Amino acid sequence: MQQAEIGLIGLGVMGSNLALNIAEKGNRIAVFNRTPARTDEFLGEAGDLAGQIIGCHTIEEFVAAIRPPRPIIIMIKAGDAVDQQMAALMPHLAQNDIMIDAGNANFHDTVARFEKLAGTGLTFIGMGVSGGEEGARHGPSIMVGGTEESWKRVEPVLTSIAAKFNGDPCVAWLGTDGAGHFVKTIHNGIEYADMQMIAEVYGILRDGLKLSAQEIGEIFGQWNKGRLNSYLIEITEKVLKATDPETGKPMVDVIVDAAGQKGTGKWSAIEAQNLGVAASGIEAAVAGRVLSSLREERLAAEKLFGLPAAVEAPKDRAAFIADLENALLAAKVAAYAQGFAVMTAASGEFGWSLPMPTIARIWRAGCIIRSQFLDEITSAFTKDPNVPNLVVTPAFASIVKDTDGALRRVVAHAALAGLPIPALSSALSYFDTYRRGRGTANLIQAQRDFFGAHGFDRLDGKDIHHGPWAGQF
Ligand SMILES: NC(=O)C1=CN([C@@H]2O[C@H](COP(=O)(O)OP(=O)(O)OC[C@H]3O[C@@H](n4cnc5c(N)ncnc54)[C@H](OP(=O)(O)O)[C@@H]3O)[C@@H](O)[C@H]2O)C=CC1
Ligand SMILES: O=C(CO)[C@H](O)[C@H](O)COP(=O)(O)O
Repeated sequence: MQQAEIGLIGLGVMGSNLALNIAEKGNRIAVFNRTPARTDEFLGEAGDLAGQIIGCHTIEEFVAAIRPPRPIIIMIKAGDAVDQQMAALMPHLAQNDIMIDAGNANFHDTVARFEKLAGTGLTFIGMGVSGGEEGARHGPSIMVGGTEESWKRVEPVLTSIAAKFNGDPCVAWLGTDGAGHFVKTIHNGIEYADMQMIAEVYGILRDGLKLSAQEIGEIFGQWNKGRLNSYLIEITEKVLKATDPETGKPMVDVIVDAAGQKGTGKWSAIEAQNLGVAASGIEAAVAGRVLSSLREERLAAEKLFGLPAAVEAPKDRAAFIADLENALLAAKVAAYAQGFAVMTAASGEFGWSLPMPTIARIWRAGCIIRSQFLDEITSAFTKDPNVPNLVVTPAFASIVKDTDGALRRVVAHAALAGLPIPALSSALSYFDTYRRGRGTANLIQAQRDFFGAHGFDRLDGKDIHHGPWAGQF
């Protein structure tokens, strides 16, 4: 039997679609899944592509089915499962075979896997894949970390399966060891912020303006034709307009308001904190999901406190809806600026030289946060790859100036109405803090010096670093 050019382990949602995508692009592929029945089921679903796919029930059979040196994609549950799968695979591999972990790994695990494989003759790639089920099947965005030499070996197949933006493939080598998984993590952190901000605007429209899911869906549909044009806004319209076949009610109205999370948002916030970067939008989104999961506590708290008294609805509803659109755009600028700032800091810290214009470029299609906006970010970073913060680039400074008033009005209205907007309000505070030359941390420095003799610098530069509080505590 003719051997495969590539192998893939894990025929879940992502792996099965990625395997079909790889086969469709003319690559012969061997597949293996921990539960063998799934392999048979998958082959049964593969239709015309089944002829390109070798289904294997044992690891030995799987490895033998691939032509050496073997590129093997591992697309399974992240964490210990990947180490177990690699350990099961390794005794059967030969020099120069490449194991490619394509799941949502924590980049620290990826770095550890590289270290573990050093000197074994085996090669490892940590690769972030975004696009969900549909992206995996028809073209994801792919973020690769590893040696440049290993990237060159897999570049043709990855380029063939990646999404294309105006013909430009959304795949790139981003740096050594954990670079690809780090960038995927921050992609997801931004995704969390984007989704949280969309949900907050939905909340204002539902609980503030008392609009139906269908009506809100119409609004998102309109926004998708404008500057907010993006996959997440597009699916928000579709989700809001869907009906529950069980009850005939809007689908969203029967879904429990407790968001799941698998870790990448939290890791983004942790890494931002570790790197000393303010990523308040991502943090607010993670905290929002945590609070959402406390449903019983929230229901009890609503009984205890009640909801804030209703405030007068905005007099000009159309103008307020236009403000919501601009507020979402302004808050999006803050979240993306924060995500890119985290990557800039990580690039220095971990010695990766992460290419910001390339990252923005490969997020323009295929991935969950794909949007028109990312094309604008690509241009901004291409003009100035070393800019410290996206918000000060001419294009984004102009968006902030245009939309800042709308964000302020929306935050003020929601605050008075008691509508929760942790991410939108964090974006406003981020701008207000970032652009105020004289902040208030002078007081914090004085307090720190008062209670702990931590010292401060003076505006006049004098070499005096403590205040006159001796004996006052
Ligand atoms: N779903 C999505 O939108 C995206 C997911 N990802 C990431 O891709 C990876 C796969 O996700 P997804 O396809 O959604 O997950 P699924 O739950 O659909 O599939 C999980 C796969 O992992 C296998 N698996 C689980 N535990 C083990 C183990 N201990 N040893 C070997 N195989 C194991 C399962 O095999 P079995 O059939 O035997 O249970 C199955 O093939 C994850 O890291 C996920 O975070 C990345 C981007 C998008
Ligand atoms: O990587 C993804 C999208 O880009 C996955 O869908 C991931 O599972 C999303 O994260 P979470 O499950 O925590 O919402």
